[in-house]
Amino acid sequence: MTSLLRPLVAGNWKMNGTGQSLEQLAAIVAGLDALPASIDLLICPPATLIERASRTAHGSRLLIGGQNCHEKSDGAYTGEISAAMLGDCGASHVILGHSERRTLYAETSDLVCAKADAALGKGLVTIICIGETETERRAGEALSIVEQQLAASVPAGARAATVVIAYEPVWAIGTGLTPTAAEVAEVHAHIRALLVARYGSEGQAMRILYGGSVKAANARELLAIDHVDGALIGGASLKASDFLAIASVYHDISGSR
Ligand SMILES: O=C(CO)COP(=O)(O)O
Repeated sequence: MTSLLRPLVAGNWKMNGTGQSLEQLAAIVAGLDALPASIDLLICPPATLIERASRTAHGSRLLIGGQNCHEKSDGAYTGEISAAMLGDCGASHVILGHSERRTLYAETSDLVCAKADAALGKGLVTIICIGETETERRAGEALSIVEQQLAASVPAGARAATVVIAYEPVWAIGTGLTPTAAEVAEVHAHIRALLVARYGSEGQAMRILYGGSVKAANARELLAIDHVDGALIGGASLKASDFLAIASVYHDISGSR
């Protein structure tokens, strides 16, 4: 069954941005009225900008999120940020288990799941990232890797309103490479089937984003694929005009899927 869920177009600024970048955020806010009302929009700036970004977005429909949180609620964890702290700064969402964190900071799926529990406990919508490496895809293991990560990273009892899955093939992140439409369709259909098997109607309604080298030039093709319920955008989310151009493809594809 084709999913017709409310799309989420999300930007992950990663470790990019200082106060000056709020000009781009303000330009995104200024461009929201020209976008379809039927989509959700989110920017996840670095933690240092969340509070100012929330103020810039205040009164608009642009949502603000974090890029990570700690699994514990508080304590002696120098340099870390709790879910409650993100919420306190105005974040409504948090990205968890991004492949950069899994690879560079050795985050396991079990840890991602603990972070998701912490975030959900503080009322944050969690975007849980999964995806195979190039070696795994070449070995024909993309579906099984995604299946393992999904099973271990997403908490039992996950609900569609508060959990979003992001499929980000590691080899497509920041490389300009993307899977073919058929490859994206295959993985997203697989994720949907797994979510429905585990969560029933909640799994049917849970959004599955695609991430990895999404640009204005390829957004229409990628976002029109069945069970692609939005995008998680890295580099192209740093410039307001690029981010808005990607989101604007929903003028053409909503209702046609
Ligand atoms: O990692 C990503 C979003 O989380 C994708 O990054 P790029 O869009 O820069 O490939």
